[in-house]
Amino acid sequence: MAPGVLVDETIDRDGLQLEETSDSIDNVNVLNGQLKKQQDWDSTSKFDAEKDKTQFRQYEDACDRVRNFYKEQHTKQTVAYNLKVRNNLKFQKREEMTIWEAMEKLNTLIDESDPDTSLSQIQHLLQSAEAIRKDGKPRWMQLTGLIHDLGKLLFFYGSEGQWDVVGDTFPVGCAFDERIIYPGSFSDNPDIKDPIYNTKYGIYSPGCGLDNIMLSWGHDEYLYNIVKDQSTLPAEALAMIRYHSFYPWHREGAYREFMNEHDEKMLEAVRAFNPYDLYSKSDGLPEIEQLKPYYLELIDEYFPQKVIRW
Ligand SMILES: O[C@H]1[C@H](O)[C@@H](O)[C@H](O)[C@@H](O)[C@H]1O
Ligand SMILES: [Fe+2]
Ligand SMILES: [Fe+2]
Repeated sequence: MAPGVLVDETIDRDGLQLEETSDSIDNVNVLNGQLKKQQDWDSTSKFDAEKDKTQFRQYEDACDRVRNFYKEQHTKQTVAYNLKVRNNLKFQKREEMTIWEAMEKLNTLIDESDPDTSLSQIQHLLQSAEAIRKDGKPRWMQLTGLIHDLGKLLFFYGSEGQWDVVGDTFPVGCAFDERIIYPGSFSDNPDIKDPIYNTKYGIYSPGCGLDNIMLSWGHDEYLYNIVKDQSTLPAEALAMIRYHSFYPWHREGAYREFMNEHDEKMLEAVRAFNPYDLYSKSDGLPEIEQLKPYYLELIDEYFPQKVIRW
């Protein structure tokens, strides 16, 4: 099903929202008695009408840079590595910077895993945010677009390369699903020889909730933790950040057996966000200086303390 057309069980036959479904600003309208057809982050996006979506994420035709990236990532993302990196982070000295400074710092990184853009990160972030804004989506979602890849700063904070920063994510500690891109490239990952990690549920149990699954370490998980602790963004925004690279789940339908009720709701949000991340890569180049005042104000709205610990 295309993003934005997910069936919402809380919408009745006339398309009116029946009950509160999230703690986002959408519910303010519902509570004020102003019934509306859909949550304002979850209606169709401008990209739904465009036909050239098949040009994106063509990994079979991708260059060696992308293939080599995934071979390395799929070999090195093990349970042991994931435990180690999460533990190390607790003892790391954190740099302090505003969101905008972080965007500028990140600008020197060109993502090796991405077959669809060679633009700088600040341009990608502004393209995503602008596409969300132009579609009339809520302010918190525009900000989510603006910051969603800032976790790539991890590259400057003790990463071992790009393989533990960028690229799609997948769970470790259970069998690698065939719906992950280049599924054959896990052949040298030691976890495939582990008698527990290499089973369907591995160290997890069905319905345990994605919160309890260890996703391969990278920019999503890193930024999620920062934004959760240091912003007032709603749960949907946190999910959009945390799971935006989890394509095997939000696009391919894998790992659904681990979901709980909360994850069902979050999946809708992540899917609503995805087109703005992926398809805005073909939009025109944003005018950085011209857009800056608008976004500085938006950042202040949800990051009250301004200076962020990275
Ligand atoms: O190459 C891209 C890029 O690294 C994105 O930031 C990430 O979110 C995607 O999942 C990945 O495929
Ligand atoms: Fe990303
Ligand atoms: Fe992105």
